[in-house]
Amino acid sequence: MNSHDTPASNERRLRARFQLARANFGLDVDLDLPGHGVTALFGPSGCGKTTCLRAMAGLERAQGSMRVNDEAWQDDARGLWMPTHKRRLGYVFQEASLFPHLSVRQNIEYGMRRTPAPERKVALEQAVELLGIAALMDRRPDTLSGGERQRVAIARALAASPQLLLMDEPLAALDAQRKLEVLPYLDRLHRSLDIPVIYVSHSPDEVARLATHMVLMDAGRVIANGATQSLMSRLDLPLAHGDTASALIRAAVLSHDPADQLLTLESAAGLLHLPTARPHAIGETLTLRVMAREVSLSRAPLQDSSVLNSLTARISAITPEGPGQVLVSLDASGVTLLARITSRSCRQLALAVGDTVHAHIKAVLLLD
Ligand SMILES: Nc1ncnc2c1ncn2[C@@H]1O[C@H](COP(=O)(O)OP(=O)(O)OP(=O)(O)O)[C@@H](O)[C@H]1O
Repeated sequence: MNSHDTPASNERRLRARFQLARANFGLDVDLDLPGHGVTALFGPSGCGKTTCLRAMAGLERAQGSMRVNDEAWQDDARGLWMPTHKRRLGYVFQEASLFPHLSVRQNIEYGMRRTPAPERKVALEQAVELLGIAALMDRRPDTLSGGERQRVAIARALAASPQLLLMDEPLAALDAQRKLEVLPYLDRLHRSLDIPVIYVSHSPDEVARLATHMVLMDAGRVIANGATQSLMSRLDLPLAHGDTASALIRAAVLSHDPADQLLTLESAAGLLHLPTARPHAIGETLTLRVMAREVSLSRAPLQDSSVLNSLTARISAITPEGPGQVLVSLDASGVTLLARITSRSCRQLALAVGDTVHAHIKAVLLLD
């Protein structure tokens, strides 16, 4: 259970059951999701993520039901169908679809007017501030960069005070630099607003950074549904494999050494040190990402090493990973870590499930 899945907020749920048949594709999902925070829909191209999102919005007529917290949007068994324009939702597409003849302000005000005044929970100023677009308000969309346009599109969706925000790969059309520009704003959204977000992505980096919960899809079906932290490192699931395989660790800030620009954090697995110039509040909980390729293993503790982070862990599984490599799953006091090492090292160290080893982490990424 992660920090967002607390029992008190478990009462707020999104329920979606959809069945839909196309000539070469069938969607068959039964989803029970948190009614808060960011849930990622993740899976290979063509697995049905967009179809599922469109069915949630009522843009696709799937058979089944859809419920957002205490409001039913679709229930075919009861003959209930709420058309898209009546559903209190925001939809953000890959490419921002702003009205070209309206200024940024008018685009956002248009979003706002979709919701009657008494039901507005997000003030225009709040959406503008959250997305950092105050300086753009009088500009026309065609004078904005791709990243700026996308931030305006998100602000417009928010200004309608949606009960659910659906985002379909909102960063896919942006280059790496623009992605980095928009990501922090997305991060701030779910911290500041209590609006559940369903976020379609096939980028493990985005999912790790933004989503506390995720649904893994394949060929129109759900293959796993749970906390991002546990699904990322499950060896039976695709995310734990390939170059982006990683584990997420939650850790609390203990101290920051400004001279060495080093943050010391306490996790269930032990102390971790992280180079960063940015000071953090003592006690703040951060999410760290440890890539499997950055973890090496030894039988004995390392001596005179430059590696800052070494944890003691028990091997819980070893699985072949491509030619000449193995993936080792480790349990460090309840925290899962992954290590990708060569098959030769595995053999030479005679590693086996149940053994206790030292895991040396060469780099730790800060996701917050
Ligand atoms: N309008 C349509 N008519 C017929 N088939 C469609 C239509 N839209 C999508 N499909 C098919 O339905 C399947 C699911 O498509 P969908 O767009 O939901 O997948 P996706 O997981 O979002 O893919 P991607 O990551 O590439 O966007 C695919 O096989 C696709 O070719």
